[in-house]
Amino acid sequence: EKVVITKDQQAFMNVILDAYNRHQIPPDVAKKLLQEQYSAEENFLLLTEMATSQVQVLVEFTKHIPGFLSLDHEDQIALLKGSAVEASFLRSAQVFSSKMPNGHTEVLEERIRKSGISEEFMTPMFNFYKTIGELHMVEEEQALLTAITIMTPDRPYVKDQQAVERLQEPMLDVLRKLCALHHPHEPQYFARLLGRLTELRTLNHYHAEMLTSWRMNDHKFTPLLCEIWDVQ
Ligand SMILES: CC(C)c1onc(-c2c(Cl)cccc2Cl)c1COc1ccc2cc(-c3cccc(C(=O)O)c3)sc2c1
Repeated sequence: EKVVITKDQQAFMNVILDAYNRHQIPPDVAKKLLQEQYSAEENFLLLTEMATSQVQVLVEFTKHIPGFLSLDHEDQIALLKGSAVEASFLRSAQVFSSKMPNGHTEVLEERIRKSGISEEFMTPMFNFYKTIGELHMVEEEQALLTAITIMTPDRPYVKDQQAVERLQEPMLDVLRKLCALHHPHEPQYFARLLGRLTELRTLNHYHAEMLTSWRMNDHKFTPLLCEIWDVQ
């Protein structure tokens, strides 16, 4: 049957897309990835700067998701802390697909591969990047998928899960329609997108291990990352 996006859904979608496009890592910060030094130390410091900038972008984007600011304040924090790593994987994944001028893709991969992350985490991480790239998401889908990831009701310490569900549902409805409209010959496309959200949760686990091994090698994080990732 014909998929129709209502005018209200179109307006709702534009609020999220506009917020997503307005809150990006500043180009002068992203450009630092291209500077010469490639030592493990230099790579770790650069990636730390990117992750910190990413968290600032995430907080600003999240504040513009319809209904977020009307949630209980402690639940707002729980949602941000619960989704920060997943949102960073989604954002950095977009760098690996068409999003960034090519210079960034190889350089980012090189820096991640040589930043003290053990091989066992590289495989799932770059497999995720590959599968995201193969989806060729349009920017509306990227923005909605990030907002849906943030508005995940069953994060640790969320008290009013139903209030979060009520905000996530309309975004899932619009995303399902967008997938049908943008990928008419792939009826399973929406299901594949949601499958990436499941994959993201497993990456949280690997990321916690990455943090532990970095800390064992006396690597330091920024105060913002320590706060949002609950480290030291
Ligand atoms: C502390 C640091 C060492 C760290 O610990 N774990 C991770 C991590 C790693 Cl490895 C992989 C996935 C997730 C995390 Cl969280 C990181 C680095 O995290 C980041 C986070 C966001 C971004 C956005 C980028 C990016 C580049 C160009 C352009 C753009 C753009 O949006 O324009 C974004 S790079 C980047 C690196």
